[in-house]
Amino acid sequence: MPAAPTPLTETPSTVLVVEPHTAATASLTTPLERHFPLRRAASAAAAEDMLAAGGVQVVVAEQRLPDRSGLELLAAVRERWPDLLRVLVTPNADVDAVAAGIGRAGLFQYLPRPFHPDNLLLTVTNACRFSRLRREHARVLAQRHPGAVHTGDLTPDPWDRRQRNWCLDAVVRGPDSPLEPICDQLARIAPYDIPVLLTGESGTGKELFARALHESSLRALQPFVAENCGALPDQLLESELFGHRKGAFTGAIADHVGLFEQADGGTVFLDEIGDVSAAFQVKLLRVLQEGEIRPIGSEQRKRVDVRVVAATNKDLEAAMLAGSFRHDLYYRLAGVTLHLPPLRRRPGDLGPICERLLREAARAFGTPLQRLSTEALALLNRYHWPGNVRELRSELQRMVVLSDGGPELGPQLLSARVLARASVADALPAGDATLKERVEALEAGILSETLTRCGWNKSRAATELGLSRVGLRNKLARYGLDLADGDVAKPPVSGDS
Ligand SMILES: Nc1ncnc2c1ncn2[C@@H]1O[C@H](COP(=O)(O)OP(=O)(O)OP(=O)(O)O)[C@@H](O)[C@H]1O
Repeated sequence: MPAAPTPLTETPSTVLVVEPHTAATASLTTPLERHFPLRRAASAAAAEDMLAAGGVQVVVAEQRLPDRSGLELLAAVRERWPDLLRVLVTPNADVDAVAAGIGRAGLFQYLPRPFHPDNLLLTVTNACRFSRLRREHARVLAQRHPGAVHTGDLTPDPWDRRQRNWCLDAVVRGPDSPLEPICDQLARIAPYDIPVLLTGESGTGKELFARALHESSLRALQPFVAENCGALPDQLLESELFGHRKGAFTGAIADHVGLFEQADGGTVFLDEIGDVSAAFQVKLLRVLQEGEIRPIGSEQRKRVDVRVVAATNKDLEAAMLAGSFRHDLYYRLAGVTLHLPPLRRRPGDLGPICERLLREAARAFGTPLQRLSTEALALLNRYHWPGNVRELRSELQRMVVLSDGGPELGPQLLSARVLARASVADALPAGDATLKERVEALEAGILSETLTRCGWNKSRAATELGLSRVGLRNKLARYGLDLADGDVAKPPVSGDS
């Protein structure tokens, strides 16, 4: 039997106990009345009247009530007052019947009789704690994003699909996107201080997800700091993360506060974690195990309270097997692992992401908002996006700055790299394509590839291909690859915001 919990000492939650006057079994109020402000109702109707008056945070109901079942009452409570936490007490004989309706009532917990009084106290104490945590979470989010309507809920309730976490709006995705279940999972784990490992190719949005996780958590008002661990030699990385004292090494001309200390109370995002040396893995493991840092050159340890989110585009499990990544560190970092699929595996996301990126580009360049033509979008869809969304942003920025400012961005603005690959993709065995279609696709691929190699100099390309200039131009027009005469593909606009 669990030890009786320490009841909350902060502003206590008010608990409504709903049980018939004639309850033959031990009253639910006895274990609770010394610890919580209680209200009592003897029927479902009386309970609803009392809840309408407000001031209650937790409802504990008996299943057998004179006018309705406890489960029906709690389902109705969920509809009218979704924020209240609901606990149902059932006679053991009713458990099977009740189980089917638990989802509808969105219960925090149900307790079959007989139970130990401490179990009831523990359940209600946890419900009150949860209620307070949820109010605190809503307050933090409202402070962080004034004006936004937050309908998120921390209740781990797999039946409730109506809740939406708007911190994830930054993650653009199409309907039925493979990112959707990942967003669901992220919203669920955000309030708990479990370490998260994000995996996926470069540019798939690992840092974006790490920020959304931070924003959705109770740490949202505290700092989020990010470090690219693969970019620095060990000593510099150690100093960046844990700090150093003046004189600790050549060049340490002043004390430096490390990112773990700067992020105290918040989140540290360790990018490219798969690239850190074996020696640094040991140092990081110690910090994570002990929850303390020791700046280089200091004798003193400092306790820090951070949530660690790590990311990698490497296969860490393979690295563990190969002995290049420590098992114990991996398990410290990968409390929950979220894998972000590459953009080429999410064709439904491409259109919505392009729209968002074009809006961003119009804002950044002060140009009118433009959209992609159907053909341009189709060609973008055929490209394999090794650099994922980062590369897509660069491609679209390039199209915007090369365009004449008209409302539509056509395929002639696509970079040679995208066009070449998109056409070659057509040439790949396509299941039910006819021989003629596949030969044409191959021809388009060869044209693109030659033009790319010749820097889109059509005279040179025509000579190389043994075609006249007119013949080449006709073929390009046929495949939608025609740029204006003499046009030479410019290098892509690089960079990322
Ligand atoms: N689903 C998305 N919706 C909107 N923007 C996105 C999405 N995915 C990625 N991005 C944008 O693409 C860029 C690259 O994303 P991010 O830096 O998060 O990727 P990453 O996986 O951390 O990359 P790396 O491994 O190279 O560090 C960012 O500007 C990010 O905002």
